[in-house]
Amino acid sequence: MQLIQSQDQVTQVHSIYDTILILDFGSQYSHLITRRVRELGVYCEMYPCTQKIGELNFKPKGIILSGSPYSVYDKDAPRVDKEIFNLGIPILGICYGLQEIAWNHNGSVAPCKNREYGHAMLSIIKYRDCPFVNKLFDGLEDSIQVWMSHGDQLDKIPKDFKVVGKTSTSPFAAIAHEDKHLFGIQFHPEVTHTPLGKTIIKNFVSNICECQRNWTMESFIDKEINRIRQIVGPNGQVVGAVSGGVDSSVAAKLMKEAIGDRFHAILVDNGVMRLDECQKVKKSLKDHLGINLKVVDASKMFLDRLKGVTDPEKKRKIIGNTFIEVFESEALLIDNEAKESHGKIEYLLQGTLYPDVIESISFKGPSATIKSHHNVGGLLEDMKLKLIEPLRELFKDEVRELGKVLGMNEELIWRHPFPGPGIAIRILGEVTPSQVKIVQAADNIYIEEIKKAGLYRKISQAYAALLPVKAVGVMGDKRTYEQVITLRAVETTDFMTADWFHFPYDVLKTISNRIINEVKGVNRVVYDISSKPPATIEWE
Ligand SMILES: Nc1ncnc2c1ncn2[C@@H]1O[C@H](COP(=O)(O)OP(=O)(O)OP(=O)(O)O)[C@@H](O)[C@H]1O
Ligand SMILES: O=c1[nH]c(=O)c2[nH+]cn([C@@H]3O[C@H](COP(=O)(O)O)[C@@H](O)[C@H]3O)c2[nH]1
Ligand SMILES: NC(=O)CC[C@H](N)C(=O)O
Ligand SMILES: [Mg+2]
Repeated sequence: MQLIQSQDQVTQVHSIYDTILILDFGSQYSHLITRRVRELGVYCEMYPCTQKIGELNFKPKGIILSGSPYSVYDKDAPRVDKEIFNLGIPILGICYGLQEIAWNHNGSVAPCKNREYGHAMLSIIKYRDCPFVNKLFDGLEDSIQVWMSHGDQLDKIPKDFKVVGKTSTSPFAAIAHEDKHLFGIQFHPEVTHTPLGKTIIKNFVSNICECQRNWTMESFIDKEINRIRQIVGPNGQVVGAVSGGVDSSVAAKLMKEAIGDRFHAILVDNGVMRLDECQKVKKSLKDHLGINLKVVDASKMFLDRLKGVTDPEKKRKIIGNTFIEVFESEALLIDNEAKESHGKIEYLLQGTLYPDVIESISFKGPSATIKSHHNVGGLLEDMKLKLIEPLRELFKDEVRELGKVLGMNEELIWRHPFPGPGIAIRILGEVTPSQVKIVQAADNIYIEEIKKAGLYRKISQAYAALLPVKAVGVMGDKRTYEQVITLRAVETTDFMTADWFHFPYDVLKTISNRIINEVKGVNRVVYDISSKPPATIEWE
């Protein structure tokens, strides 16, 4: 996967912060490892396990290998680049990661008699003559509770490794190599069910890899503003894709601090925005951030191109490409009007976040991508503007923290996210102007009632979507045959996993009554009770 990003942007972060590299073998918990390391104030990035080490443009201080749905002895098992073992830096393997380390050092891995899923007690073994192998479990009692999820285990320990932990069923539940600084654990320290997992991860990144714990939002702001100034230069100009969402508002605020009026914020009305969204956002950014937002009405162009399209990935690509076209033509307009002292527009600011990137790539390559976020996988291949994405390495809660430190108001910081492809991915099937109107009206009622009930901050994201089916109903003694609105509301911190929200029934009742009564063309309202995974937050 080629990450589209300016070279300066990539290298700079790593020259400032010590970096832990996480190699993803496809475990459902891989991103949690990233979260845990960041929470400790240590910068880290996750790459597919197939990443060639020679092609990395930074030198990590340590590597963590994730778990995997595969078995190391499978014919098509994902394999790590063996070069990692020659870097001379500490490596921690978790579950499959442990098995992969053993496999690469002539250990033996085989199916266990009983698949182990859930709690286990780990007995920690310490060695007087091997101080380094003891470091992973520094400060812990002799026996700790851990969480297991595996069907294979080590049945022979590789040469020169020490057993540093065992459970009643796993004789080699934790292993370590004194000189090579390799560690493997069969359990998952990244999940909350391993209560002292955080200490283990801290021991690894801090005591073993000796990373500095300086990844804080305060330190990020100054460094980011300097970095933007360096990239853009003294005269360069930047157009910004600003939706009014948390991410792009924070990115815009940083950009404004960095280059002042050489930054041009643009909101594209793509015809699939929320009700009256564009005008509300324009006012709010002016009032709260002092940013002059230009609203470009491209709704006809977007809706024309979406005509007849029902495939979700096609919708996303069309929208992503059209966004870029609009930004490029706006950039030309600004260039033509620019003051002489100003340089040309070379850059486009986007509020891309780390989860957008993670979900648009995959350890198996692009074929296994879950969905192409419009701003990552949906970009034009021959785009002329170079991207600046100051938040590309951050998670949502980190961005909110950043917004707080930048003094942004609560309402902006706590807005529910709204995807770039907007209502187009909330109308299942073809997107038409009349369908857009139905969703806008229903969604507006839904959010109004959520706010009235004082639930807006409790819910991480809520929206209404339109299903591509019709149902029979009866209204005023007449048969109706109309469409179905589905309501979604989820609780989550990082939007990578989510639970559906437990609404009080009376709130649902009011919402349903109002939508059926007030929105023409709808005679049924249903509530979506699917968590992520296995569902996703959006329907498409
Ligand atoms: N209508 C739009 N006009 C201009 N840029 C947009 C629009 N919609 C999305 N973008 C760009 O795409 C990026 C990704 O969209 P995304 O919805 O993930 O972020 P956001 O809108 O900034 O924040 P939030 O996740 O809170 O909605 C935005 O940060 C912004 O740069
Ligand atoms: O700007 C965006 N462009 C996109 O293409 C896109 N797809 C999903 N989302 C948002 O991402 C979060 C996770 O959504 P999913 O569980 O549906 O992947 C949720 O907050 C979604 O609203 C998008 N945001
Ligand atoms: N969670 C994991 O990494 C599992 C690894 C391997 N598939 C096993 O069952 O042991
Ligand atoms: Mg948005």
